[in-house]
Amino acid sequence: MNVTSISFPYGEAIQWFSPQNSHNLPNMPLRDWLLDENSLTTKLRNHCQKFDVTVLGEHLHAPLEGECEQSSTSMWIREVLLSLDGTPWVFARTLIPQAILDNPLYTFATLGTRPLGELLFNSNEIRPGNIEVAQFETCGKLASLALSLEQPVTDTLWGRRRYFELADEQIIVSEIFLPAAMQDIIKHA
Ligand SMILES: C=C(O[C@@H]1C=C(C(=O)O)C=C[C@H]1O)C(=O)O
Repeated sequence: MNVTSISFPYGEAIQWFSPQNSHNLPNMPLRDWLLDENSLTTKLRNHCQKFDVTVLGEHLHAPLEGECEQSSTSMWIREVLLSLDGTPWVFARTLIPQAILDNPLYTFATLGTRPLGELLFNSNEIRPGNIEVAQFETCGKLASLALSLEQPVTDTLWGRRRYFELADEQIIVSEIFLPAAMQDIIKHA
């Protein structure tokens, strides 16, 4: 996989909505992938022989406009690709407040290629919040990233976003299903 971290961060501003208020959710099984309350890592692992995390970049960075309430302060931005049997399926972008990063009880800053979900879903202190979804067109950095993965974006993409509460801080995790994932999920509908 020929991916460069020169363009990090790849994330784009996305308009998320609550699935409860939406009548235009996709059909199953894509809807199940979007709304599964459990760890996406676990679901992906169960869908392949070999699961990999490729870190595109991790750095203190200002969030995107409107991405979170503290958009003026830097947060730890982690962007990864989650691959199934060598094929990138998910682009994930996570925002971690500095206060959590500095907490010696957690190793978010040194995760490397360990999936974030192994931390988020294995701590009684971390509470997963509600899931939001988005269907969007991209012609920006995300589209360029997909093209560099030999997955040209020819249709809208679907993604989900979730807040994870820790003490009085929030970790924001967004996951975008890349074209290869969409094709496979829809093929097996
Ligand atoms: C939040 C989870 O962790 C996954 C792994 C991520 C990572 O390693 O950066 C980011 C988002 C998720 O797809 C999960 O497994 O649900």
